[in-house]
Amino acid sequence: MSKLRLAIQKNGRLSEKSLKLLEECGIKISNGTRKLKSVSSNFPLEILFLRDDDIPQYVEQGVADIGIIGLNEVLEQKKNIAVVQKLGFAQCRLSLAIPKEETYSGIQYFENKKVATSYPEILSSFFKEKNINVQIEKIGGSVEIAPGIGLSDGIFDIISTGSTLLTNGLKEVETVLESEAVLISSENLSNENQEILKKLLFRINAVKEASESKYILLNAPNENLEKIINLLPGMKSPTVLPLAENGWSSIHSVIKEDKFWDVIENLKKEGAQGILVLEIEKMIL
Ligand SMILES: Nc1ncnc2c1ncn2[C@@H]1O[C@H](COP(=O)(O)OP(=O)(O)OP(=O)(O)O)[C@@H](O)[C@H]1O
Ligand SMILES: O=P(O)(O)OC[C@H]1O[C@H](OP(=O)(O)OP(=O)(O)O)[C@H](O)[C@@H]1O
Ligand SMILES: [Mg+2]
Repeated sequence: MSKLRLAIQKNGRLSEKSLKLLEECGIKISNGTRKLKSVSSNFPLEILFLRDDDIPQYVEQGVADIGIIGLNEVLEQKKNIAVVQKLGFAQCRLSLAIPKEETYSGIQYFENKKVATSYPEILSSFFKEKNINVQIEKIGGSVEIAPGIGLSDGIFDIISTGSTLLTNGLKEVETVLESEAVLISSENLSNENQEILKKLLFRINAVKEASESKYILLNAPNENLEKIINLLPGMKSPTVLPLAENGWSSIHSVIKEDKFWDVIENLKKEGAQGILVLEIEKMIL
């Protein structure tokens, strides 16, 4: 039977979360510490542990069928591969930053300036589109140090919390790209492997949906039931059960994580009590 080959980062910011995603999908792998290849015992998947920068190339060549990698790397490398699914982790942005004491007047600031980056392709496309002439200095890492040592006027790099910028006396002035981990795929998958990928995507979506939602239980006075139900659309519609105490009902529903605090406030305004919020492990829509 055919096995789908998945390439994930061996060591780095994507490694742990990629393995966790597989685990949440119920896919067991024996991950020997120094092994570069592993096979799942309960899903037709083989895992290759590689350097993340090499993954797009291996997927393009068909050495791996699919891979997990930052969108930033996919866009930088411009390989012939398909992005099949955003994975909701390793969120970061690629931004331009300059020394904090500089006055930033707008994108024209960069005209004839030198910018250091590990992402020259993304950056040159950006400036080309804006019709701005910039000298790009490609460096492999520790980009934030470049202005301080006289290598460049500004930088273009990954930002998440902003603490690396802060410690290096820089300020973010333009965001060019929002990135997160994505699942990429070869454009030439066999029919059998396409079927396995579909099964994997089904599981990934169930895990993703669940992580973006919460299960909520609460007690509501019957006179406000309708208003409270309208605040909780749920998957189909909320479950309503009578409580032992007269005039009260118990409501069960699912809400999106990003709406959570607004909804809770409004529920309380309508007299909801005993609100419980629970994690959901898997969610099939
Ligand atoms: N600070 C961050 N916060 C969130 N995601 C990040 C952050 N830094 C990097 N990433 C994402 O994780 C991916 C892998 O980053 P990681 O630091 O492991 O490797 P790298 O920086 O590409 O390579 P190397 O470690 O060899 O310099 C990046 O391509 C990006 O998508
Ligand atoms: O905004 P922050 O939360 O400070 O994160 C941004 C930093 O994180 C990444 O570096 P990383 O720590 O991965 O080091 P690396 O240079 O070894 O990749 C990135 O290259 C930035 O330097
Ligand atoms: Mg890094």
